[in-house]
Amino acid sequence: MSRSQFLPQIPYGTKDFLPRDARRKRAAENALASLFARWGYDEVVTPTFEYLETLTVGVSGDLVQSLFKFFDRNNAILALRPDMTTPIARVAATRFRESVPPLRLFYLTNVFRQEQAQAGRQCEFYQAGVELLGAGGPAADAEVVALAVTALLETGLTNFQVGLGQVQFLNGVMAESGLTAGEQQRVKQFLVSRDLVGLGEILAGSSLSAAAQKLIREIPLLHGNDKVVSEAYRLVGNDVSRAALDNLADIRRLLAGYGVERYVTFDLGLIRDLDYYTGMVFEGYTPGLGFPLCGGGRYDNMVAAFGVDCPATGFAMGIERILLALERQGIAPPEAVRDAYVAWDEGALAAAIAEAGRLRHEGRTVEMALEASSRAEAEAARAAKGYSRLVYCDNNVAAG
Ligand SMILES: N[C@@H](Cc1c[nH]c[nH+]1)C(=O)O
Repeated sequence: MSRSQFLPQIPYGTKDFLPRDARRKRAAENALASLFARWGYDEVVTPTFEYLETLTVGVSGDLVQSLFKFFDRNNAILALRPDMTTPIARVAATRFRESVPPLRLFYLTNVFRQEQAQAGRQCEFYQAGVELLGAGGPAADAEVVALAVTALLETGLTNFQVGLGQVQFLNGVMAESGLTAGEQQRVKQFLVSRDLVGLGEILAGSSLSAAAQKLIREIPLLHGNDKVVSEAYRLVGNDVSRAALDNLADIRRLLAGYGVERYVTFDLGLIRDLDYYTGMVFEGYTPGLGFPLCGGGRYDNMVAAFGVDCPATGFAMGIERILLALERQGIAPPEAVRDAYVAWDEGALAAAIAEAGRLRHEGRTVEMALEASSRAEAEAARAAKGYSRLVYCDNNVAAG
């Protein structure tokens, strides 16, 4: 095939970050890394791929279906990490056995899921997130939710809401409902996709009493401020659901101390599409984006699946989704800094190199011409490239 006929493509669900996007991504990531560090979190970097059996510990359902899998030369099955929660649980269980809890870790990295791709939702995508391991109480959950809100603000977004739920609320309702395991699973799927018609149909076809059906149909509507918790308390009689509501009320009280409670609303129908959560769960939304900006929650059984009992909570945000939301909301990306264009007359290249070095040493952003030019040509090049200043070196003077 001749070169002109070859039109290279990139795989489905991947994208190139050209300089403008890469700059915006870098700016967001730098801001988040510095924020996480200010909250006492240390960065970890884990392998891009791991053994399949490691990545499936404590995880089932859709996440496992979406793995990219391949073999090494010994025929061991490997997979690209679909998120960082499992790799960090592995690290915590194997490398930090002796350290004093809690452990606060953060990451900024790419993860991979084979899914239907669309804007803001590629098969390779970037996450910024934290995991807080070794603390089981509401203080840890409140810290993680507050950090998620602060992180969204740090990126420049202001128009967003975080929905806060608790998986044990629904578990309690399900346990006392009398639905079969299969029916419970389908109810959960309809709640994940917020398909109220499908939910109504499965309930109508079940053997549940009218009162029990009504309760489950109302769960997606339990959405709003503090009143929602008292309303839900009246609706459910079982201890598991009530303990979940108490836990949410505790977290919400602590969030007020962080000053972020106005960004947070209760959403008792919130179920994440990852099934390792065991307690509070949350997702952040912004108008005009049909999928969450960030999400997380408590997952107390994952590290135990690696052999060390250790409660844990955390969240991750989708970097591309943040960038898309910023773009759609007209929030200006950082401009590229272009301080000086250094050009030179025949015979003055050495002087130009020295001058560029001096300016760079001062912290200026400098581009060097690679061929000699006249001052007029250099000025035209400076303007075209968007540099604020021309430094023109000739054989007599080294400035301009
Ligand atoms: N790994 C989850 C987010 C999370 C981090 N910790 C707990 N949950 C995700 O990809 O959505």
